[in-house]
Amino acid sequence: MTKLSVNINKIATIRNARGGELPSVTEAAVKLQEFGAQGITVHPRPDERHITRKDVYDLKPLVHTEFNIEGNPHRPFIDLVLAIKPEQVTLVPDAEDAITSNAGWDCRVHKGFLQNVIAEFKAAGIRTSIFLDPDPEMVLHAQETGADRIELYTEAYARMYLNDPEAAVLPYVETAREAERLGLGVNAGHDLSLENLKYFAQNIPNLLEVSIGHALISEALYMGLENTVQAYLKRLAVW
Ligand SMILES: CC(=O)[C@@H](O)[C@H](O)COP(=O)(O)O
Ligand SMILES: NCC(=O)COP(=O)(O)O
Repeated sequence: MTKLSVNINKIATIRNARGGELPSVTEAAVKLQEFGAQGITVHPRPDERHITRKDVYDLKPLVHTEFNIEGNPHRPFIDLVLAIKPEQVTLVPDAEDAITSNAGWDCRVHKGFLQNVIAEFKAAGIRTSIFLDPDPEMVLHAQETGADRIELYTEAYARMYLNDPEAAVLPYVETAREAERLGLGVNAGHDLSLENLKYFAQNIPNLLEVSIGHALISEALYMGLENTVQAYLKRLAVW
């Protein structure tokens, strides 16, 4: 079964447009879990453009499914995650000025750094996942960091899916197979949507979790959060 973790960054984006608490990030997390979400993902960025550090503390007691915190592991992020102790931390090499995450790790170049950071999280009992481009050759280096899982960065898949779904998914299938061979779990995320999710889930072996935010929250503007979560869960029930 592939778990659906809903990324609620965009709820915070709308809230922050006016200050105040509307819409409420915590209420959204509670409702999403009631509606069937099997996890909540947040990506607190250093500029707090959406999710704030306070949000992460406020969410901790309310997330009874799986709490996944994503981010670039600079010291303040590491300390935040160690204080919260979520079920999973996903390490993403995003630049502070990037509009969104735009690349996976080069685990060959950053192996020593990742090994140290991952060892800290592991000592605290937090599962670790690292954001990776679909490149089977990078998987061995990812495994050598000590990570438990990889998260496949699916932006390229989402972009190519409409024109050529088979070609779009192929590098992801190969990367997931290599991860399976090396004993790493496989998550995926970025630009997954109601339109492209089912084909991805059908083709990726042992896909453990998808984290979806931008499209899901956008679709919920038309369909409502409950219908939208249910529609995503149906797309994941592919076997
Ligand atoms: C790690 C990742 O892929 C991202 O999708 C991310 O969590 C989204 O971040 P923004 O909501 O800031 O674009
Ligand atoms: N890890 C990916 C994620 O959490 C959501 O990405 P997106 O659906 O907002 O592109």
